[in-house]
Amino acid sequence: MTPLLSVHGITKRYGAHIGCADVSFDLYPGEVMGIVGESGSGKSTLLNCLAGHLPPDQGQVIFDTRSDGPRDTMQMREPERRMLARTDWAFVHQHARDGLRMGVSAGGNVGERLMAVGARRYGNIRSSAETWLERVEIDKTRVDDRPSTFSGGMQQRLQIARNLVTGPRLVFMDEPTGGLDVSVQARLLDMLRGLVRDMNLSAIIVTHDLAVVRLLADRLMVMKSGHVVESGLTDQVLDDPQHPYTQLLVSSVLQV
Ligand SMILES: Nc1ncnc2c1ncn2[C@@H]1O[C@H](COP(=O)(O)OP(=O)(O)OP(=O)(O)O)[C@@H](O)[C@H]1O
Repeated sequence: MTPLLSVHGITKRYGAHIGCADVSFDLYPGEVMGIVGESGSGKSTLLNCLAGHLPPDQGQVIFDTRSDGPRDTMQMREPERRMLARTDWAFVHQHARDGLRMGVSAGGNVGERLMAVGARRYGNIRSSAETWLERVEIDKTRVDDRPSTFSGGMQQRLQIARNLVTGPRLVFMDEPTGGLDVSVQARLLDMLRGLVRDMNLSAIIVTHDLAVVRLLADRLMVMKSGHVVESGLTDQVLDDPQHPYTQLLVSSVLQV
């Protein structure tokens, strides 16, 4: 099987300081990869390099495109990469405000994504938006309300609807449950797990919360000071960590 995403030797420096160093992995269709590590370990730098938000100094990010097969996304022209970001890719930010348009209604937030990929009929766009609101457990009577009138959990679910309505194949998530109350996190995680499974999504999830990867990720990479120190199947890594840093990470959670 061809990997959906093939990452080779991604390195990003900030001056003399290492953001992330020589990261490589393959991600297959329907697979979820978790990236964990303490603050400053390089998770966001790596995610932003993979998603094309930050140019790496070295390395390749090869994506298996629908039309032309595997392509190096760094070599793509900007319009091509923008199209990819609108169609096959999605990016869920930690703060819903960074991923939503706060001055536009909930339905508009979802519908404008459909318009960006060519949908034109108002009736269809509105009914798709309503369907997606219900799918993320937001009452469709809220379709004309602005996200600023929503709770934090609802805003995050709306951001997810906006991202998934176009049927992407790869979703990047940066601390998707960060900053939410524990009970709200649990509900969101449950919903995300259902959507990932139902849509056969591939995803890369950055988090410092091991419970999030335990629930969502098939595989795990542990980062420390910009380097991947351990990787493998999630249960294997968490139940039998080999690297002293992973052992520390796991045990510090167990002590909580
Ligand atoms: N714009 C920048 N300029 C200089 N150094 C940076 C910049 N962004 C990140 N860094 C440094 O690169 C390293 C990796 O940071 P990064 O934000 O990727 O880590 P992280 O694991 O995502 O942390 P957090 O969980 O706090 O977001 C850190 O040492 C950080 O200080």
